Amino acid sequence: MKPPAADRQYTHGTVPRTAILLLNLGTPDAPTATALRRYLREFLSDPRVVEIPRAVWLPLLNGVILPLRAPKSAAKYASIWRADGSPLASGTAALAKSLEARLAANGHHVLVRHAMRYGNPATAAVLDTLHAQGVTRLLVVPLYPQYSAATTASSLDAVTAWLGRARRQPELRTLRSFADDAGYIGALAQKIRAYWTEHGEPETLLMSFHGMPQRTLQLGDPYHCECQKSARLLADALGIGPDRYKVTFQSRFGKQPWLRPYTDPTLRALAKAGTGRVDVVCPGFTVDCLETLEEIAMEGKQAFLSSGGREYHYIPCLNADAHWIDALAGLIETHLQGWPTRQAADVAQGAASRERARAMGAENV
Ligand SMILES: C=CC1=C(C)c2cc3[nH]c(cc4nc(cc5[nH]c(cc1n2)c(C)c5CCC(=O)O)C(CCC(=O)O)=C4C)c(C)c3C=C
Ligand SMILES: [Fe+2]
Ligand SMILES: [Fe+2]
Repeated sequence: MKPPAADRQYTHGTVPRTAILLLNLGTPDAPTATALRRYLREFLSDPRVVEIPRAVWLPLLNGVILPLRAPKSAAKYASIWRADGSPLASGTAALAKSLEARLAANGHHVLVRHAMRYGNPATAAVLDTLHAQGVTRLLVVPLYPQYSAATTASSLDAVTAWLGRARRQPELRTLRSFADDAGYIGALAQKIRAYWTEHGEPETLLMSFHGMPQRTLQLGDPYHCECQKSARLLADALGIGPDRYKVTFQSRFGKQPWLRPYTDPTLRALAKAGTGRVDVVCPGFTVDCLETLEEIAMEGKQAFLSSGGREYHYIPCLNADAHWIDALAGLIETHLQGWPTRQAADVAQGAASRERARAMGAENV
């Protein structure tokens, strides 16, 4: 495997830099069948995502799933595509920018970048750039509040695959999940309360999380448990009892049973049982994307209203909300402890190191 190009550009005494790398799932480059084929091939070939023996799965994926799914998914993406591209891509970029500004305001001299597990900007390419910029300390922050092997572990696989090629590896820290973090729960509660102040309250709040195959729960994945915990803490923070909220799982893929209850039939059942208004929030997504803007805000609405429901509200994700940026900065600052990220310390350390090297007669400083 090829080492990163910057491995050959070592300069003695380079100021050591710290970077925070936000990782998200990834999205196609365009809402077209060709772009979808490329994106879905990379995504659905990941054995962390589809845990079926390769010899069975890959011919099925390439021969049946991609030709059928790519054009259908492209049409869905086209319905949410914006002037600046995919909402997941622009939203994740905006989050990184706001976070860098917040951490700088808090006195930290750090780079904040984002990368995607599938598609662009690719994790390896962003790590190459950070390496070339002299980053020697790396905090990896997968943007999934609840841990799952399909998302969190797979994102780290991409980072460790890059590390496996590097000669000069950075010091590495990771944030595993933040399902029960008070700042994350508080930011969600604040967002929902503000929404209700403006639009009134629903009879039922539906908390819809991305689904996972039921089998992954039996295999030991903590995802289901972390979703239930986030939901319970969020309900507590909102002061609503079990009669006012429901937890469901969306985006089922394939024929296997997934985590239950499913979002779509629950919305239909609520409407048929006489619930007039339902609000839906997706606490498992930090940035709005196809799964929230199309599947929940559009398809979910259609399911509820066509089954007799009166009013349907989708409450957007945290995206780059100020309360969330503060909370995420706080989480990150906890994980940065012990690293000299305060500007003066880091620059001074670099300068002192260069001085020592010069005194020892080192060239190339
Ligand atoms: C076996 C298939 C899938 C598993 C397991 C899975 C888990 C999973 N996914 C997310 C977050 C997102 N998924 C998104 C899109 C998406 N997911 C799947 C399949 C599985 N996901 C597919 C095929 C797609 C693509 C769209 C489609 O064709 O339906 C997205 C949105 C990306 C975007 O571009 O907007 C996100 C985000 C989580 C959190 C998760 C497990 C916990
Ligand atoms: Fe997904
Ligand atoms: Fe979906």
